[in-house]
Amino acid sequence: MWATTTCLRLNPVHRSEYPERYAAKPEDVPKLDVFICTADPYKEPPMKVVNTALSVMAYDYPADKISVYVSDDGGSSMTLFALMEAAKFSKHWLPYCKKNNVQDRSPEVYFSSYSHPKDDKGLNLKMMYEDMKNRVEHVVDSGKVKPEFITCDQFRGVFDLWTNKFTRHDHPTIIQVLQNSEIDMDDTKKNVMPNLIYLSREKSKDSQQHFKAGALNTLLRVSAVMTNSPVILTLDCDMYSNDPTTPLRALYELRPNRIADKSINTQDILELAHDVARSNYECNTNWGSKLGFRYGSLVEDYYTGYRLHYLLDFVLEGGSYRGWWNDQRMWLIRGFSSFFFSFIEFTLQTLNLSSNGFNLTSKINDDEEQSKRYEQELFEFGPSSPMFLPMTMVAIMNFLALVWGIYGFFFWGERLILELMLASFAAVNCLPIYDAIVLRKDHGKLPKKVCFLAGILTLVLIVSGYFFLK
Ligand SMILES: O=c1ccn([C@@H]2O[C@H](COP(=O)(O)OP(=O)(O)O[C@H]3O[C@H](CO)[C@@H](O)[C@H](O)[C@H]3O)[C@@H](O)[C@H]2O)c(=O)[nH]1
Ligand SMILES: [Mn+2]
Repeated sequence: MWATTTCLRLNPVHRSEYPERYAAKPEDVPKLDVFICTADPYKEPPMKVVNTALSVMAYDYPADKISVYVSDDGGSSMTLFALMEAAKFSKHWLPYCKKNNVQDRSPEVYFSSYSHPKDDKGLNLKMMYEDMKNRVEHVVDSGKVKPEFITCDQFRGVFDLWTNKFTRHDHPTIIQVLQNSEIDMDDTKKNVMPNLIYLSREKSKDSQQHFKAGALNTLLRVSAVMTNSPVILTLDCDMYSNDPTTPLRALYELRPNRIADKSINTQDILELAHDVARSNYECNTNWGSKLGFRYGSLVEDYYTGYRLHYLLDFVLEGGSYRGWWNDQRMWLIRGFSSFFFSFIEFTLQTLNLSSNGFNLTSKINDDEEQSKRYEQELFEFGPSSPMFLPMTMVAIMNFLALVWGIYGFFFWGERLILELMLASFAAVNCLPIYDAIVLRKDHGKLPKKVCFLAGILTLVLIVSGYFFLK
């Protein structure tokens, strides 16, 4: 992994941005399709999806050029309901953001920060947001969308698609245009609104669904039929955008061709969109192998997550010394947790001893203490998981090696300078882990069970090493 990333770092790329070019000629701005994936209304609360969607709908970008597609693999009427509410709220939220040049365009983040304006307009909007949040959370708590909750009559019919036979693993495609830039205006009646489209691809027990990669490929096809924008941005449901200028700034790099507009909500287009969202559409095709997002890996978009690791690189690129150090720590932690386990998983899969499974992570964080720890930049370990075991063992082993090395240095005068330096470097890297084992009392510390097990296993390793290497 280190070797494959090194060549990229030896050849750093510098980019310039010219957002003002497009500001002068908005008609040259290409269309942008944003894909947001969600898969479970309980682990990924619909309000999170709503905030992600609103944050990108409110980009500093010509609204008629943005189309936001939400893919719901949870096939949940509650998520559709939440997005319906989001469409209504956006008509007030977007003009407000643009008028006041709001930085955080996720309303949840904006309204929970201390700095948001407390004037009538701001307070009014906050109340409107809280109202929507209550309605959505009520619907999620009650487990279904009762007719009295639906305020948009035009969309009432779509909820009938959730029949008794409907399950998240077996249901027809649902595509609903919730906002249409051709006809929908904001509350000031001056500005058009971006497209907002809900999609839940067909699921059936007979076809494989390929998790997020499958969802993204369906989104690629459906969006190609409807808006076919030359630029695509994909987001997970919990990745709200915190900078409204991102797409305009990224554009210079992409320099795409413009593509002709067409209507998205016509019968022909919708029929075609349903066809490409069929669960067996990909049978005997190259989708997933040569076309679209590739299947068979749980981290299909891993390569977008490269990080800098060299101190020199980091400092030259304007990073801080502390940032570099934290990165070293993450490197160690990932090496002995996620990379370690994915290596085992990959080996087992290659030998055909296991097939890939996917465990959706929970995005619920209404724990205030946890948010505080996040602010303080403390590592969050939390609930007991075998994932932490190798990492904790390595930390303990290192500590023992350092103690033993210092002991040897003073009492036997052994020349262990190089080894000692290495062990000290590793021990300093492990400081947050020692902290999480011994000192911390909060809920984010390393669970006792993991520490205890790691202690025992390290001891076993040392004792067996003693016998084998003697
Ligand atoms: O059947 C599925 C399963 C997941 N998702 C979505 O995929 C995203 C990622 O799922 P999550 O549980 O949050 O996975 P993470 O462990 O956070 O993400 C890792 O795995 C993802 C899936 O490969 C990659 O996209 C990420 O970059 C990588 O960090 C979420 O938006 C899900 O809603 C679907 O759309 N359909
Ligand atoms: Mn995630």
